[in-house]
Amino acid sequence: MFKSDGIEPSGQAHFSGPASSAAARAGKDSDAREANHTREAWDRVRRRLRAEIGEEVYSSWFPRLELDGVQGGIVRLSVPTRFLKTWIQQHYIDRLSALWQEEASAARVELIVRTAVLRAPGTGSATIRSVTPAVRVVATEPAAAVAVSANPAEVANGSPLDPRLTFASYRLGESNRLAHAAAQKVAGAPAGSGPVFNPLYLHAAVGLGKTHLLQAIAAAGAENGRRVVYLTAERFMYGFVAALKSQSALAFKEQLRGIDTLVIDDLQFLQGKSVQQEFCHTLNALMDSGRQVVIAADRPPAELDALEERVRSRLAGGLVVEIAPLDEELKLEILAARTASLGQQHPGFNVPGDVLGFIARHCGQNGRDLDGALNRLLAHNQLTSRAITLEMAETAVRDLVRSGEPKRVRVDDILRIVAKHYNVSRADILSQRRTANVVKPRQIAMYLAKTLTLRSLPEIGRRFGGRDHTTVLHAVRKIDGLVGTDRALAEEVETLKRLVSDE
Ligand SMILES: Nc1ncnc2c1ncn2[C@@H]1O[C@H](COP(=O)(O)OP(=O)(O)OP(=O)(O)O)[C@@H](O)[C@H]1O
Repeated sequence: MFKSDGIEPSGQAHFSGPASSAAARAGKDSDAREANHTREAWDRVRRRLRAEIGEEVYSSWFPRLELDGVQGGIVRLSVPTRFLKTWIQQHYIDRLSALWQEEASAARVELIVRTAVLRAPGTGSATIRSVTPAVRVVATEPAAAVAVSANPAEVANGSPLDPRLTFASYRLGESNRLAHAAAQKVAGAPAGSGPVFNPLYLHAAVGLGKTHLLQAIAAAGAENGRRVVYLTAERFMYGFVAALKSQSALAFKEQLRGIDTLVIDDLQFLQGKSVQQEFCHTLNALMDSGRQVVIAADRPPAELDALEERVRSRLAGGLVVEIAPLDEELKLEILAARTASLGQQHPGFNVPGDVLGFIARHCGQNGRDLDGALNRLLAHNQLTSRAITLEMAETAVRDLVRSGEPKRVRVDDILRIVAKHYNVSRADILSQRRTANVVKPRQIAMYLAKTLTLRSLPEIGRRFGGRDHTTVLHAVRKIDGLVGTDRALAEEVETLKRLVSDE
């Protein structure tokens, strides 16, 4: 449990030089300890949430939820889009608040959007800072590169670009070579020339560099004299809805259609029938008139279930390229480049090769995890003035190592813990007996096996005395439903989850 504030809130992080007195040193140590407590609590909250809602739901909504800071018992979490904020606020804020309350006695959880903010280098993965002015998209005529405006028609001017996300800072490996080559080809096409691959559709799991490549295309395309608009799907969505409300939809469409290249990020978030229709018209109008369209999403077109079939097939009709997970070599390249850039902002910051190797091997699978680990090292280095060694790194990124490699839960452990908790035998759970004192633990154990392990329903059925998968499905649905209505049962299940996960 943490009692006092942990990480500093957004924009207020400060790192001074080496402490000149024991008191200052003690203060820094205590800051670092608090920061550690907060991160550990955050790690536990995430693990519990993931275990409760299941991997699939978790990976749809939560990988980009980040801890922004804790102050006065108020936990600030941030997400990159307004859409995600609304969704999490509507569906999960109570659960998040309860988990924070239990794990760290937090009084309240606040959710904010970190759009138009850049990660402040060196402030730890948990801290962000506003950047002014936001870099506006890119158009060849200076008059078109207007400032942010509340006018919905001007949404078509695009979402903010991060000036650091360029081709020059993008590292190449086997996993992204094709995506990078296609992106460069699109960005390098002379102004006014026809499209290269239409649309270019990039997809990859979280944090593998889609946004980086898309923004690089937008920046380089503009430098190359093309009129480029970069939009997140969310901005497209809200822009269109706002334009409809203010009856300037025509202007919005006209603006979008008056460009050479439309770049849309995070397409998986595009929702709503009228928005989809408009997206489809825009896509068709642009492509039919020979404009380039570039799209990124977290899955291939065929798996964008919320989209209509004709939109999916249009998207699949160009070049679809997957960015595969980063291999160790590429992780090392990204880490080295990031360290060098951090070193420029924080003279003296240097990370030995063995530490970079440790991070590449143990601290997660994507670029964001790597950034987080390096920022953590920088924060520890600046707060405690300790040199970065392998030993120091192991402590500083301990929780990231754990979350990078979630512990595997075994069905055997679930059976043993549930049996003990309900005072029945393992054999009872696996038997065909149908008395209430056995049925309940059996169904809960099946539910836990489904939510805490990656085993399929038939596999779970086999492990539970050779039952059919429909029996398992029935049990999972039943407990899932009860957890939503029966508070006492929900608490029991929660306790069991914790016991199993802590095993
Ligand atoms: N090949 C790479 N070279 C350099 N940096 C990279 C590379 N791949 C990822 N990164 C860095 O990793 C971080 C996450 O990347 P990015 O935001 O582009 O991922 P994403 O695929 O768009 O994720 P999401 O699905 O969450 O939007 C960024 O800081 C990015 O610069």
